[in-house]
Amino acid sequence: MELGDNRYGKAGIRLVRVDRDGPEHALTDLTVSTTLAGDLAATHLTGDNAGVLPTDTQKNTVYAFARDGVGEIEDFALRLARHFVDSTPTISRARVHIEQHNWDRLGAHSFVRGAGTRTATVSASEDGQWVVSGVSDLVVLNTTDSEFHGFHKDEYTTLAETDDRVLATAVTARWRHTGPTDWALSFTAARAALLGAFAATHSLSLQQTLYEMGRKVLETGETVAEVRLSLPNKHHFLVDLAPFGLDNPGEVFHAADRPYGLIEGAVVKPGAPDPGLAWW
Ligand SMILES: O=c1[nH]c(=O)c2[nH]c(=O)[nH]c2[nH]1
Repeated sequence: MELGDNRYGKAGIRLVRVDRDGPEHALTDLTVSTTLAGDLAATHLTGDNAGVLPTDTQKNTVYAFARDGVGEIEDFALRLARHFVDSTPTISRARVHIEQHNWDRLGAHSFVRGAGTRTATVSASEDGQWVVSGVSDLVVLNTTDSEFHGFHKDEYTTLAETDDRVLATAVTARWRHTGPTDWALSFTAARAALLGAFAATHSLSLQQTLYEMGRKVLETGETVAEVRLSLPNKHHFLVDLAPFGLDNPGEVFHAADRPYGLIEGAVVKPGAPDPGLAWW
């Protein structure tokens, strides 16, 4: 028997920071997950924990580092990942994943939860560091300009072809950078590109929409080399109102939550450098 690939860390560290400088408070609401890997054979094979930085310590580090301010989540993740690799002799790789829950401002000290979650995943090793920015749970819907027909059919196919349907999805998109950039500006541009492409594409398949969304994100920034998208097809089925003597000209839908199609893919810039540990 041999020990295989292994990693460990603290998942789901909930951190809220209030910045009270100035007349308007600022709110940062994060869920942070840390993952470490390296020379951890001893704890697995004999229970010798001398090389194990406890997950509890990892959690404490996140809160302690937040005392100095969080800033952009990419920078916060870089600080943490670098620290774990540089300060723990057994640890050769660290990944810090951050979800930033979106709060829109209501007033000087009042907020309302907004749409979509900004994400950052930083991987660090002794050789370098890799930054992936992203967004999740960005729910979008087109009431028309979506078709799906001409698909392969076999003896189990019952799906009707359509030249007009509702298209809805909850976007998870992650894009890897080749170097540092203005993270906030870059995120705003990428999010706008995703939303703009979803709205503007006359879709013949969610796959086609996915490619357009990815392509538009790549156009937003020099540093963006690759985009990975995961798009659940949130099906909207036209309800048959004929039993009630009613027609239904595309007005009344059953929004089903499962099962759902899941369309996933990557769009890569030509000549993009090797991803290294970006997706580790
Ligand atoms: O855009 C779509 N892509 C598919 O692959 C698919 N499959 C399906 O049943 N409906 C759809 N819609």
